[in-house]
Amino acid sequence: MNKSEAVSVKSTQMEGNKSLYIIKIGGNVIDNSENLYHFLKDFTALDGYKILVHGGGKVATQVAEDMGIEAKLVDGRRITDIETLRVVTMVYGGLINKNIVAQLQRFGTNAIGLTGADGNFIQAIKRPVKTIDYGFVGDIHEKSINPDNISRLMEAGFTPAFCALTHDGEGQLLNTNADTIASALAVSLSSLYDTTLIYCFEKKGVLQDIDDEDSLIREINPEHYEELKIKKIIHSGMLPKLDNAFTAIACGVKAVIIGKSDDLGNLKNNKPFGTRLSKNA
Ligand SMILES: Nc1ncnc2c1ncn2[C@@H]1O[C@H](COP(=O)(O)OP(=O)(O)O)[C@@H](O)[C@H]1O
Ligand SMILES: CC(=O)N[C@@H](CCC(=O)OP(=O)(O)O)C(=O)O
Repeated sequence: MNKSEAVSVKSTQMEGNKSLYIIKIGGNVIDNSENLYHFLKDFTALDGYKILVHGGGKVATQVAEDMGIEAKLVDGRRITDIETLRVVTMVYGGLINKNIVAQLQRFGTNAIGLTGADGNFIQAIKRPVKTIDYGFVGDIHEKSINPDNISRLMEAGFTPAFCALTHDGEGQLLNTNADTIASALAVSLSSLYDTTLIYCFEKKGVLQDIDDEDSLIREINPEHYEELKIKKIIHSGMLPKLDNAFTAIACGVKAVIIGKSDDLGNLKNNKPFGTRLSKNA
C-alpha cells in the first residue's frame, strides 16, 4: 500500500467474536486453471465466515494488449485511462469475477460476486494528481467500508467475492489494487469478527532467496521487514503487499499470512503455512 492508500482507521476489537477469513488471490493463481481449481476447492472447505478478494492484473494486461491498448504500470499500480477502465471493468468485474463465482457454486460455496459499487460496499476517492496522473484509480479511506452491510450479507448465508473495482459515489467506477481492498476489508471487519487476512500467490511465502522455495521465512516483524528491504531480499510486488499486510496488523487484524495458494488446505488441518506477520518484539 502506498501512503495515500494507507487505511488509518483503528478498529475496536471485541472479545469473543466470530472468526472471519479474508483471502486474496493474485494474477498468477487466476491465470493457472489447475491452481485456481485447487484453491477454490480448499477455500470452500474452510469453516466459518469467508470473503474472497481477487486481482487479475496479469489477465487485464493481456486482454488490453490483445485490444491494442498498451498497459502502463507505475510502482505496480496501473495507469487507468478511460479505455483501460473499460478493459478492467470487463476483465475484473465480468470475466474473472463471474468465472470464480460459478466455480465456487460448483463446490457448494454460495458466492456473490461484487464490485465496491454493489451494495455501496466500498466507496473510494479518485487518486489526486500529484506528479503522476493515475487516471481512474481509487484510493480507499477510513469511511470507505461499512462493515455492518457486508456482515448482513454474510449472516444471510452468502460468501462475498470482491474484484478490484470500487466507485466514487458519483457514478464513476475506479480501479483499486486488490491487495489494498483485502487489507481495508480486513481492518474494517475486525470491528465485528476475529479476522485473519491471507494473501495467496504462487510462492511458498516470503522467501529469503526468491529462486529457492525451501528458503521460506516463517515470521516477519516490521523491524525484520526493514532489514529485508535494505538487503533487497524483498522487492517489486511484494513491497506493497507487505505494506498492506503490516497496516492490517497494526489496525486490529488478528493474523496475516502470506503463502502459496496450493497450501491453503494446511489451514484447515492446523499445519504451518506461509509467512506469518507479527508486531515488533
Ligand atoms: N522475497 C520475496 N519472496 C517472494 N516473492 C517475492 C519476494 N520479493 C519479491 N517477490 C515478488 O513478489 C511477487 C508477488 O507480488 P505480486 O505480483 O504483486 O502478487 P500477486 O500475484 O498476488 O498480485 C512474486 O511473484 C515475486 O516475484
Ligand atoms: C490500481 C491498480 O493497479 N489496480 C490493479 C487491480 C488488479 C490487481 O490488483 O491484480 P493483482 O492482484 O493480480 O496484481 C491493476 O489493475 O493491476
